[in-house]
Amino acid sequence: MGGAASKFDAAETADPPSFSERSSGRSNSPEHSMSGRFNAGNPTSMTTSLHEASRRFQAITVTSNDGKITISHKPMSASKSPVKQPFQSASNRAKTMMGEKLNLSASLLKNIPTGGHGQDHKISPDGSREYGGSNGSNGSDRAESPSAAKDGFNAEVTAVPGKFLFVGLSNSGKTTLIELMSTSRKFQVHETPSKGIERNIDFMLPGEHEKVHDPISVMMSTEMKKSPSRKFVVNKTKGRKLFGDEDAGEGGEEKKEDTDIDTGKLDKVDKVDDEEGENHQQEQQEDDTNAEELEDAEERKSSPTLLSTPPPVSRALSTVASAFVLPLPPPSTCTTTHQCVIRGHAFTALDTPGRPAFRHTWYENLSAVCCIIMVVDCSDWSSLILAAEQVRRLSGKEGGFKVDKDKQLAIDRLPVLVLGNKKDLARKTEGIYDERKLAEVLQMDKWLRNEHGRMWTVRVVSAMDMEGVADSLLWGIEERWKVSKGAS
Ligand SMILES: Nc1nc2c(ncn2[C@@H]2O[C@H](COP(=O)(O)OP(=O)(O)OP(=O)(O)O)[C@@H](O)[C@H]2O)c(=O)[nH]1
Repeated sequence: MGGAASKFDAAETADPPSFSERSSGRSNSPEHSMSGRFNAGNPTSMTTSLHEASRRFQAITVTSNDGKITISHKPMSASKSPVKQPFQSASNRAKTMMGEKLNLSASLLKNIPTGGHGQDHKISPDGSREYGGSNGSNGSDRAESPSAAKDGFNAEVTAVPGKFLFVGLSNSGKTTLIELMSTSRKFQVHETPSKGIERNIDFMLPGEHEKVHDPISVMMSTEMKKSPSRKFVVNKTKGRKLFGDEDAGEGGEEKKEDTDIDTGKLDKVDKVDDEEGENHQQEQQEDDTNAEELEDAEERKSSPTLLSTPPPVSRALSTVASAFVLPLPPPSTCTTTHQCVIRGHAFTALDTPGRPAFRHTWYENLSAVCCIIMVVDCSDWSSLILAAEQVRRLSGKEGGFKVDKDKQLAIDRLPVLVLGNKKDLARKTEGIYDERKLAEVLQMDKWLRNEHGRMWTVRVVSAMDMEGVADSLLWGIEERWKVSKGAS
């Protein structure tokens, strides 16, 4: 107990503010937790408010009150762009939790992903954004201060102390998941009107959504409804995944006439496919062309890509994106830290590499985290067998990884959330998308049940469309608070 208690300070043991009550009579057994769910209230409008705030306000003050952070804003002048600063550091968050006032730049909020899509801003002739009119109202349960009418509104985000350790075999989708939740994941959109003046617009991805429907398409179709004749250049500034497979549902026929650059590139890909296997010489040419394509793809990663313009654009964008998102991302080789937000809860995620040579990083971080999130690829049986082995090692039982004895107790109490990722694929590959079955295959109960009452759960999710991700992460956040309370 003592070891665990020292791991969390008083501020960390405060009640999590915005969880709804769990269903009554829920036991502590892992089996129960596997099927247990809870509702996370309705924070959508709050986080959307954050997004709205980020677009309208520059000076942001953060104060804390019982674990809730209140963020107030001063209006930003239309001519000034927000000062770039990194996301609030861990030590600042800790100070915030202790009630200190902090001044943060607009980028804190600017970088919090939400579902807002710039419905209420317009682009001035010189390319800067104009903010005005409403205070971004889009929900009656938004937190508002008395000064809301004058300064806009206050919004709240809960900082979750401690770090969440993401582990799993290579290619399980850890990085994809984290990037989708990450506050620094941002796309820059250069608007290129036919008259030739380039304008820059920054847009956020809606990481708060349960299901992300090709977010850029949604955003761009919103923009294009306002002015159908514009052209856009999308530059992926961070993050690997651009689009989901699904159409954003805007409907209608895809127009071809404005897809000039992209259509050319896609035609090239198609042409290469057609030539495949015809004869040796052709194959050689094909290889060359493929090599060029790969180089092109690399270049496209760093250079702006002209996308089609006519609304509805979702289908055209998805088609173009599917050509660009190939090839596979390189595997990670070191642990990286990310600030993430899920339904108004800001937390730090440690993304560890999954390749065998780098798995020692999991164990190096174990004693410094408050929750373990193991991501497995539930669409791939063979990887699940290997993942089961990693569950055993994580448990520390029967030849598991050795850590200091005094740290072992805290580790034994860490909640373990297993995310069976790639549910979308599992349906097609006859993988496992039944949570109980997945728990059995991974032998969760055998390895993770211990005398310290460690909580664990198995959830099947899809990082690609964010299905189930928010609920699952909130389980981890809630268990994290329970562990810290128990330790105090
Ligand atoms: N179909 C599908 N593919 C996914 C999903 N999540 C991730 N992927 C893909 O899986 C591949 C690997 O994802 P990463 O996030 O790089 O995997 P990782 O676990 O971080 O791998 P390492 O960095 O090597 O440890 C990428 O091509 C992703 O696009 C998902 O939910 N569905």
